[in-house]
Amino acid sequence: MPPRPPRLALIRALFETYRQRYLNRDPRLLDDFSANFSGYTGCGDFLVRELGQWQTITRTDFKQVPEPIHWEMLDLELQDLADDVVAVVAFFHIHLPLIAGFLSGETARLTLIFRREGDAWKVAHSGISLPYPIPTASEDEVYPLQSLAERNRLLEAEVEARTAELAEANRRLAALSQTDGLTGIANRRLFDLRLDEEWRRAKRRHQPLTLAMVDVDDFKLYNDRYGHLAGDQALQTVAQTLDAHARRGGELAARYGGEEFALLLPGDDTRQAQAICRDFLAALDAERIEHADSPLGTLTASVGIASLTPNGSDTPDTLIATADAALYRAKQGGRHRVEMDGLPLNPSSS
Ligand SMILES: Nc1nc2c(ncn2[C@@H]2O[C@H](COP(=O)(O)OP(=O)(O)OP(=O)(O)O)[C@@H](O)[C@H]2O)c(=O)[nH]1
Repeated sequence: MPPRPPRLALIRALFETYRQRYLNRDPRLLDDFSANFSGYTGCGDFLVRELGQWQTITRTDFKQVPEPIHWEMLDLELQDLADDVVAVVAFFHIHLPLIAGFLSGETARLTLIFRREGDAWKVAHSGISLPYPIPTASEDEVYPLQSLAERNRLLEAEVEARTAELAEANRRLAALSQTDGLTGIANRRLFDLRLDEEWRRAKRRHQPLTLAMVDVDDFKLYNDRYGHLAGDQALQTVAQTLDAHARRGGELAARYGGEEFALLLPGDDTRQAQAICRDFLAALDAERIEHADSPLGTLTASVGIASLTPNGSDTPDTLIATADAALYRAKQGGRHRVEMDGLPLNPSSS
């Protein structure tokens, strides 16, 4: 049947009036409805056959969403079904003010069937299909806002839980990336970071920063005699013993590399640092790790201490080099001792 433009233009105008009333929550929405009406709502799974019931549904609709609704028209089609029947089908995005975020991306569909009754065109049927992910509206609803809000709450809780899990995983990863795999104490990476931090803090406060470099004695001989695995275990004991001597805030025991360790002692006075290191050597002696190829018959270590108050030209490397020089002297002096800035401090003489 060829289109009859004037009639279709009229229906189009009637549809537009209906649309505006629906969007603006205008109670005149049902003015042009037929007394012999049928329809179904987007979330109801039943056909309404009475205009009175449809009026109740419309009141619930307006009460549930009193604010204007936004409608983004995608397509509009008129179908001339008979002389006195025209169907209008509209595809659109619907944005409810309360839950715009849920529905913005989906396409809704409204079908209105206009029928001529006497001189007037009336809406004889209305069917709307709404793109809700959960189409279960409770009895007092037209739009399933309660279940959508509940779904949103669950999603938010889920996101929150996932975020917390992720933060915990990141924290564990960060801890792992700063831990030495063999000994479980701080690794070189963390040591470098903390040395840098403490160096800058000491510089700001014009305070000394003390560093002890610790090296296991005759460790090659130990490995050669007892094997690499036993060597690993010995390094673990040395590390734990040293770690137990980093007791105060800011102090850090770290594996510097191989059989060399570092003990960072921020703000320590040198007397205190020497006492801590002597204590460490005594504690390692007490472990009595057999080392038949060492003079004492047990595994020992040597320590070099340096203490610097940072000034303009020094860097953390200066502190490390100074401690290393003291450690070298401890080795040269016979091992199993603490040296500091050229002052030997034998544990046996303290
Ligand atoms: N088992 C084990 N051995 C290691 C590890 N890292 C380094 N070593 C060993 O440590 C030994 C260090 O030897 P040297 O640098 O010659 O020093 P040393 O024998 O301890 O002699 P001094 O330092 O002069 O007392 C080497 O044999 C390395 O293989 C490790 O993770 N596990």
